[in-house]
Amino acid sequence: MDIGYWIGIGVAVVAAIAVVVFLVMRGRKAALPEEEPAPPVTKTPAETEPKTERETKPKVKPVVEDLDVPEPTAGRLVRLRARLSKSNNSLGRGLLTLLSRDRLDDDAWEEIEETLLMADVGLESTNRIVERLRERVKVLGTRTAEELRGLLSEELTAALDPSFDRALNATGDGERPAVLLVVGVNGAGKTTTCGKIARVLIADGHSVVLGAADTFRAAAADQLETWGKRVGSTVVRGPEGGDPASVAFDAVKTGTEQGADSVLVDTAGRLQNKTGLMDELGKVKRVIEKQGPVAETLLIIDATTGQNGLEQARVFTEVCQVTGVVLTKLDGTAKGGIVIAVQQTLGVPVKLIGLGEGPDDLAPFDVQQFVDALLDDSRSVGGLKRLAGDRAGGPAPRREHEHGGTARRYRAP
Ligand SMILES: Nc1nc2c(ncn2[C@@H]2O[C@H](COP(=O)(O)OP(=O)(O)OP(=O)(O)O)[C@@H](O)[C@H]2O)c(=O)[nH]1
Repeated sequence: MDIGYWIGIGVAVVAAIAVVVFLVMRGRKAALPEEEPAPPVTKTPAETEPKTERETKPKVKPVVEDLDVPEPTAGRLVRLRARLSKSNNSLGRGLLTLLSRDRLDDDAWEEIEETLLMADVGLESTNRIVERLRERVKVLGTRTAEELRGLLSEELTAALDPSFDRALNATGDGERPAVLLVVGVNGAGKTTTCGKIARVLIADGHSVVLGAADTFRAAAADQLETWGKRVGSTVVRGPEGGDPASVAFDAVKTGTEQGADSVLVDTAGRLQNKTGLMDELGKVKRVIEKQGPVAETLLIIDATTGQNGLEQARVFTEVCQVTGVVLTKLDGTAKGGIVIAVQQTLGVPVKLIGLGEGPDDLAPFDVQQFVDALLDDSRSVGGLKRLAGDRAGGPAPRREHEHGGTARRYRAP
């Protein structure tokens, strides 16, 4: 036989073996279970369950989707306005009713003065408001309801000094974050306000680091951590009873490293007459300043403490240069006049007001909206109309506000 015959036989045998091996391998592969993808480093509960069940269950949301979305800050005071007018309507109603008396004699003016004092406006501002109102009412002669409202609105607005810069200095210079130091007496609402401010800043698109320099009350750091978690802010805390200045320093350092826009430093409540505690506050501020200036020192004042709170506040302004006041719990007092007294006594603008315990119950303070809320109680307008309508020669126009903005329009009923 020739060599070609044997080569042909060899090729046929190799081809047959190759076909057999291929078929065997394919059969084995088909018998193996389907290959599972590599498990993730951290498992979510859904991934630990059998595949069929997993497929029917909704996927676990990533943590970032669980974060709160704080309410936009624009129009907040408008939203909270009902609360403000409700808590303050006795002042607005009282003043408007008194002013609309037939005869504004000395007794009537005394009552107006008392109403202002009772609403915590403070002696100096009360005297000024009454003096100016008296003069202007005299010059005016006959008074229509709307004229009286206008006069009162102008005087209250002037007493609140609209020229103050109330913008929060809360965003850094691009290199360093803005540091906001939050101070005040016990229970004024510092920790709550820190959390609320963080939400305000985040709502406006900024990133925030929180520093729990209240090492005195362990619950305060936990409280701040809860606020931080809800909006995704880093919270820097230290050991209980540790040095608050060192926590503040670390918070600013972390904020700088993370490229945050703002660092909010919560401090322990302290009484103004405790020298050691007040010195400690000075130290916190000095230690922060090793890394850069403090952009804002916010003094938290509980509006319900009235004139007492003012005395305490004055000492804080001496220890650390307070740049703005946050007046909390305005929803719980009928004495809205405290805003006037705070600014008059401390010479510092009220920048924010707290109007409830809810996370977004903090609003930028706006003079005109505040005065409007004070005087815009329908009952007071109604009362005024009844009292002064005839003399005024017609009903008073009704004032309306558009929701969600500051635009106002007036229309006759
Ligand atoms: N109604 C109302 N309650 C408020 C407001 N702000 C704070 N609070 C409440 O006031 C209480 C005290 O608030 P905190 O934030 O713990 O006060 P703090 O100043 O940090 O307290 P200390 O650390 O003990 O000095 C809490 O029950 C808050 O919910 C507000 O604007 N309105």
